[in-house]
Amino acid sequence: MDQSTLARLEATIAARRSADPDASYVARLHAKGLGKIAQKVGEEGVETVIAALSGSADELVGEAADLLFHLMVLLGARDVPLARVLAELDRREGLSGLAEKAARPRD
Ligand SMILES: N=c1c2ncn([C@@H]3O[C@H](COP(=O)(O)OP(=O)(O)OP(=O)(O)O)[C@@H](O)[C@H]3O)c2ncn1[C@@H]1O[C@H](COP(=O)(O)O)[C@@H](O)[C@H]1O
Repeated sequence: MDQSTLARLEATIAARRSADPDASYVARLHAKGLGKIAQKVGEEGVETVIAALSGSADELVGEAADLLFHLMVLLGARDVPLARVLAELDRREGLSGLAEKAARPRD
């Protein structure tokens, strides 16, 4: 998975929001509301933690994929583009670079 995988998934999730709930899991989640979507993110987070602590690497991969997917559904439900999250990570990367620079002894 790279950034384009997440961008494709974001587009698919947006397209499936208004699909038939009988045919689409994303539409089914939306029909149940924001509370249910948020709850799923929490559940998948817990399952990811359990897999990290006591599961195989394959189990951790599966749970991490479930978590990322449900987080993407949650962001979409709040109309927050993935690009905003990526931009925040970029910003923090820049901040950490500045902190490293500031901590470096002057010569
Ligand atoms: N990546 C995923 C994905 N990951 C996990 N899941 C679904 O997430 C659900 C999680 O299972 P759970 O047992 O936790 O949940 P559940 O029992 O179905 O629901 P609850 O009882 O908790 O309400 C399963 O039904 C999985 O199929 C996903 N469903 C869809 N996608 C992507 O979303 C796209 C659109 O999917 P549809 O909306 O179904 O067309 C697909 O093409 C995929 O790319």
